Amino acid sequence: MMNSPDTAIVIDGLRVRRGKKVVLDGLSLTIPRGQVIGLLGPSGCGKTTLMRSIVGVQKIAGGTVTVLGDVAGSASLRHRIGYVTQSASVYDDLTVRQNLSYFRSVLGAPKDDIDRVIEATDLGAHASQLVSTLSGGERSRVSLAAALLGVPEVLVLDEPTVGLDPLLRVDLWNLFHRLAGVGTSLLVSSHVMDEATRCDRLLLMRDGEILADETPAGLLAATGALDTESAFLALIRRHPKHLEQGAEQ
Ligand SMILES: Nc1ncnc2c1ncn2[C@@H]1O[C@H](COP(=O)(O)OP(=O)(O)OP(=O)(O)O)[C@@H](O)[C@H]1O
Repeated sequence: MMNSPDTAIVIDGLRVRRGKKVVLDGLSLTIPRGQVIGLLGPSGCGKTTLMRSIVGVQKIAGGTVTVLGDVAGSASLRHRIGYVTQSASVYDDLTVRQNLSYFRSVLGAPKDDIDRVIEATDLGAHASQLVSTLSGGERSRVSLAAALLGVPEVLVLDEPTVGLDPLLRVDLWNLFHRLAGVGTSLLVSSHVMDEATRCDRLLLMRDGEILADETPAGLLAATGALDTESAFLALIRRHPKHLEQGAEQ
């Protein structure tokens, strides 16, 4: 529960209800600084809900979420945390540079930040292109570029590699590690298990629960599995929650 300088995010007993469903029911975890943390789990397990809670845009029913020592959603965190949602959140009728220029002025980030984030996301050749004419992968890189403005200390990225070709995916993972190398803490969700090996640590989630919080190598060692997908299945077999629930009902 302690907030040490090595800790980016501390979650304690987080409970979230969405509609009638309790999506998270007492979830606790700690996310270290300066690492790429993968959040993996099947569709609907609660990854986006957890990310929304960290960013401070999710109404929570209980527990605490502390980011960089402050309560999630605090005004003081606005410039310290970047969030990229699953759907690109940039303006179609503006060029790449115009979009970034708009978000830069909203954030009050330095002017030369625009060139830095264009370069980091390899969008130089598209800077003057209207977003409406970009490919899906280019468009999601514009969202990522916008999230990098102002050099946030924490980056929360919801499935940033969906729909990207393998080369681009490798580029993005390299970028994530470069950012972590200069101290940024990244939480990256994916339901593609083979991306797990690219993370420094993994959070494996199922039905709103964290089944494992491990390094990729530690996870394989703990389960005796040869790949992350098999490790995940082995963990599910050890946590037969659906059977217990069925028995209660
Ligand atoms: N407004 C809502 N009302 C009712 N249920 C909801 C609502 N929003 C989300 N849920 C449910 O909450 C659960 C968790 O959703 P969440 O979006 O966090 O999952 P996810 O792990 O991010 O899934 P995906 O990988 O498909 O994006 C899902 O079962 C979803 O159907």
